[in-house]
Amino acid sequence: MVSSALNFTKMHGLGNDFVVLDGINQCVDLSTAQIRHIADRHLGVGCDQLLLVEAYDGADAEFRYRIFNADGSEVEQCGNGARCFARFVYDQGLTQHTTIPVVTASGRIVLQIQADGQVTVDMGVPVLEPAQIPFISAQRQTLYTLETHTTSVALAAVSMGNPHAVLQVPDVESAPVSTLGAALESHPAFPKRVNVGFMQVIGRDHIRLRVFERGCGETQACGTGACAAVVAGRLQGLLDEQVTVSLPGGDLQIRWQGEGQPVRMTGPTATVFRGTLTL
Ligand SMILES: N[C@H](CCC[C@H](N)C(=O)O)C(=O)O
Repeated sequence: MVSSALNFTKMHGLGNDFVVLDGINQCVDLSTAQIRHIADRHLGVGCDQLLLVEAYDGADAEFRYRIFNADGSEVEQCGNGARCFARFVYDQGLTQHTTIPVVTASGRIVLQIQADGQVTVDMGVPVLEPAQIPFISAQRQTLYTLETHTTSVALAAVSMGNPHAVLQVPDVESAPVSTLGAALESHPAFPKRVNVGFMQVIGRDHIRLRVFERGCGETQACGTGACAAVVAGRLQGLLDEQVTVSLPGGDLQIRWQGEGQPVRMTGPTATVFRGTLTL
């Protein structure tokens, strides 16, 4: 069925912006081309990702949400999107709970709307085995060396449900995010492509981070990228358990107690406007 008119909500998490669609109270059936059109900042609404909220008939969650990058690719996880999902279903009256489990393509996560309006997300246990990231390597290492057409880089590889490469840089402002980020995003060592984080360590409890995201380029913030950067930094002995991650769009609080433990992220959400899409 071709969708004709769809109600949407425009939201963001620290400037990582989303078109959120209620797929429970309206029939949403979008092609990849239609998703790309909606995400286009000149021809459509404009967003980094489109989030589609659906009912889930499992015992341990009442919702699932699907995540599509601006290029139309469907992905496994989105940290800023998870926070906005929680705010959306609560504000829309789709739930009265403030603890909200949700299923995504990478599994079940639990969201907690705090009294101050911030949302805490249990993002699950990071995956470090190369085959599960996926990343092509003979064995797991804390840092890998990867060659591009122009340079050789040291990077960490982490999955938060979605794949991340994390590079340490002396200064995020001068980091080659658009060039090296693009080269690594589609590097053959990452069979499903990869999000590329550029991390500057300020102290054991503070990093600065810029992320060239898979499927949409550099964003103002990346929640799973912030989690992956803290995991990578901690495994290299550079960071403590609780870290403030300063992204261009603002700060996220990330907590990780170490291998086998879940990563917890806390941050804000914003609802900007509501509208009707005509397709
Ligand atoms: N571009 C990501 C999805 C969105 C992640 C990001 N917006 C976040 O907040 O985690 C990927 O292709 O895996």
